Amino acid sequence: MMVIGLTGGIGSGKTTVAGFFEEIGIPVYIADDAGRRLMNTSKEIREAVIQIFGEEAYNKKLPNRKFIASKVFNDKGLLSRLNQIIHPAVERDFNSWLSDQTSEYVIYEAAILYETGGYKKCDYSILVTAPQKLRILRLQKRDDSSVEEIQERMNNQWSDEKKSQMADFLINNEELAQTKLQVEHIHHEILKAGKNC
Ligand SMILES: CC(C)(COP(=O)(O)OP(=O)(O)OC[C@H]1O[C@@H](n2cnc3c(N)ncnc32)[C@H](O)[C@@H]1O)[C@@H](O)C(=O)NCCC(=O)NCCS
Ligand SMILES: Nc1ncnc2c1ncn2[C@@H]1O[C@H](COP(=O)(O)OP(=O)(O)OP(=O)(O)O)[C@@H](O)[C@H]1O
Repeated sequence: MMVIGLTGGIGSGKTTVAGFFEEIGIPVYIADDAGRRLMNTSKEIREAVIQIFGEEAYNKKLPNRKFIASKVFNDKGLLSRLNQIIHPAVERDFNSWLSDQTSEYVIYEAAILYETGGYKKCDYSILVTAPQKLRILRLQKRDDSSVEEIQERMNNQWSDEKKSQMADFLINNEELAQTKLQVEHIHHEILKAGKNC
């Protein structure tokens, strides 16, 4: 079964795009959601995170995400240590999920796919882009994040220019109806490519 990586910078609209693939009937795995679930449920992850960030990193048994975010997004060394705890656990969880799927392909949505090398395990990858100003406006509307907090996360992600050189498909997500058409086109291209394998 083909695995199609789906990525994009913060606020680009990758979860929105993933929703369009789901509407077509394609199973979608969202790494951000899995990371969140595993941080909430895994004792090993909780212990490892507390070892790095101290007791304040968890409140009872739930992670203090704002506190952890305030530490990692302006310290690349700490972010890398956190990634090293979460990413292998997400990979195991994804492989177990994948073994239950029966469709022609699945979508693996991850915020950082090229940065981690995760794209190498995908048959193809899709990059969702949108102008940076628009992404910031969307995030301000959706979350209570400040421009500085958004910018810090962007600083820990590769630029669209760099990522677009590695992507097999690009989706420009400005106008939703156009985005949906691009998803439908890529879906047909993926099915064609699968038949030629
Ligand atoms: C630091 C944490 C606790 C902050 O949680 P929070 O709820 O504020 O953010 P959330 O996880 O929903 O991510 C929102 C967005 O932040 C950006 N982001 C998250 N993790 C990273 C990262 N490791 N590198 C760069 N950007 C990131 C992405 O654009 C992502 O879509 C959390 O992001 C985290 O544990 N990150 C490290 C693990 C990771 O990479 N998770 C994502 C994929 S598995
Ligand atoms: N084309 C669009 N037009 C208007 N609003 C949009 C569009 N695409 C996404 N949005 C909105 O912008 C916000 C960010 O989109 P979404 O959550 O899909 O992005 P994301 O890349 O998954 O974000 P994150 O990096 O935080 O996980 C959401 O509130 C979403 O509803």
